[in-house]
Order: sequence, then structure tokens, then C-alpha cells
Amino acid sequence: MDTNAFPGTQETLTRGAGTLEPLLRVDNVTHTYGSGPDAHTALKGLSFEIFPQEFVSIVGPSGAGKTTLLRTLSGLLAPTSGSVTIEGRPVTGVPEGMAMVFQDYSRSLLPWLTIEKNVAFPLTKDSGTAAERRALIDESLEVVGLGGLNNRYPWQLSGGMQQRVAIARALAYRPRLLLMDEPFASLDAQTRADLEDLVLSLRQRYGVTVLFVTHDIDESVYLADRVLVLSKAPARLVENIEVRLPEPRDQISTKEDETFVQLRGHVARLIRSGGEPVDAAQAR
Ligand SMILES: Nc1ncnc2c1ncn2[C@@H]1O[C@H](COP(=O)(O)OP(=O)(O)OP(=O)(O)O)[C@@H](O)[C@H]1O
Repeated sequence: MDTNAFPGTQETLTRGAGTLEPLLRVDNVTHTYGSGPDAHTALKGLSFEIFPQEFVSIVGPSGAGKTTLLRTLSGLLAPTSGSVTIEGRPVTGVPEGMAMVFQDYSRSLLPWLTIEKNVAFPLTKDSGTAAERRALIDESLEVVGLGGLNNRYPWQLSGGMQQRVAIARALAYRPRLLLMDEPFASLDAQTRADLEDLVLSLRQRYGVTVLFVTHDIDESVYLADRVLVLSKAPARLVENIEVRLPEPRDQISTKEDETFVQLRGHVARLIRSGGEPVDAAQAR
């Protein structure tokens, strides 16, 4: 299998000859909640880099520390040790140019605001003149397939449409880095597939860098250029897997591709082993 594996190491992952500057660098990050006998280490010595315009999935066992990791990347949680930098600058608060989309769209949208006011919410005068902001809102709603629904309220939309609004809101901000935390986990299979393809098309259109946390192994491989597999808690990096599948991806033919089938099996075994080398776990 054509993977770039670093089993059991905490080395920084680099791409190619390392000539490209990373957008995001996570360097030896550890996070421990609490102290004394109640202390719980969620992340342990994590290091990796994400390069501009990459689409990187993160998978790992339940409770591994994926949300903790996203919180440290978005400046909501200071790591106990190690550092996170974006474009070389340390992350100390929510970084400029970063947007997040969460699983729970019903809590991330404001029910008393119309769709367009929800999308406008994070925009400030720095996003342009009133006319430019208006254009950003309209274009964002258009590209997620909600053009013309500006004056509806979130509660008048299906779950999939509400998540489209959350994506439009992130896009209107024109982020350089989009963090997505299991964004499609509560949607039915068909809606999920539609939104996966929507995210791929938006990534293509806007060149945004995406870090996508998911429990779904097929989704992690289908969407990404690379999959980072985390161990069970405390989360370490188990493997960095390059996904070399034909573009554009297609929900049927990509998933029939022999490489896809092998990669999904490989990721599943890694997760089942909890981060131990797959051969050792299989031997039991
Ligand atoms: N505020 C907190 N205080 C103490 N422990 C916490 C806190 N938040 C998370 N944890 C613990 O840290 C570990 C990692 O949690 P986290 O939510 O990051 O995992 P996850 O991989 O996102 O989980 P899941 O796959 O179930 O979504 C868990 O054991 C969790 O109980």
C-alpha cells in the first residue's frame, strides 16, 4: 500500500521536498484536562503540518481527542505544552482567516435571525462595503444551493439545508482555513453524500484549506488528500496517509476504486487497533 507511515513516532510530517511553507503547524502539542488524580491527557506530543489548499481528514477512535485538537487549533483551548502556528504566527486566540463548521447546526445557527442575517453575522466592516458584504452573502447562499431563500428562518429548513447555511456563513467570511468537526454526522446518507460533494466543489472553487474531523472512514478517504489517523486517548499521530485517487472524486466510481477499498480497510484496521501497529493487533 502506498502510504507514508510514521507508526509510533512523533516526527513532524513534511510534504515532498518541504519547499512549501505550511499554513498550519502543530508542534509537539500535549493537552491535559484538570490536574492531580483527576487529570486526563487528551493529546500527547502531536505534530503535523497542513499545507495551503490541502484537504486533510482526521480520524480516530471515539473519545480520542479530535475535538480537543480542533479547540487548540482554533485558539479556544491553550495546549498544556507545544505550539500551534498559522502562517508562522502562534495561535493565541481565534485566528483571523479561520472559520469553523460544527456537527450541531441547530445550535450554531441563530433561530431568530433569517438565513441571510445568519450568514452576515460574522462579517464586519473589514469584509468590505455594505454592497460588497451583500454580494458575499448572496454568492455564498447561491453556491451552497440556497439562492433566493435569504429571508427564510433556520427552523423552516431541513437539517441538510441548515448545514448548507452554516457552510455559507463560513464561506462568506472567505476563510483561508476551514475547520469542520463531524459536520455531516447527523444527516441522512444521501444528504451527507450531497454535502460531501458540495464541500469538494467549494474547495475547488475557492482554494480553501480544509481540516475535516470525521468518524466515518469512507468519508475521510473519499474527501481528502491526506488522512491523519489518531490513536485512542491520549491521542498520538498513528499514521499520515496520502490519498492518491483520481480527481474529481465521484461517490460511485471513487468508492469502487481498488485504492479506495484498500485505504478504507487500512484506516479501519488502524482505528480498530487503537494505534498499535496493525500487524501486532491482528495477531491477537
Ligand atoms: N472540558 C473537559 N474536561 C475534562 N475532560 C475533557 C473535557 N473535554 C473533553 N474531555 C475528555 O478528553 C477526551 C477527549 O475528548 P474529545 O471530545 O476531544 O474526543 P473526540 O475524539 O472528539 O470524541 P468523539 O469521537 O466522541 O467525538 C475524552 O476522554 C473527554 O472525556
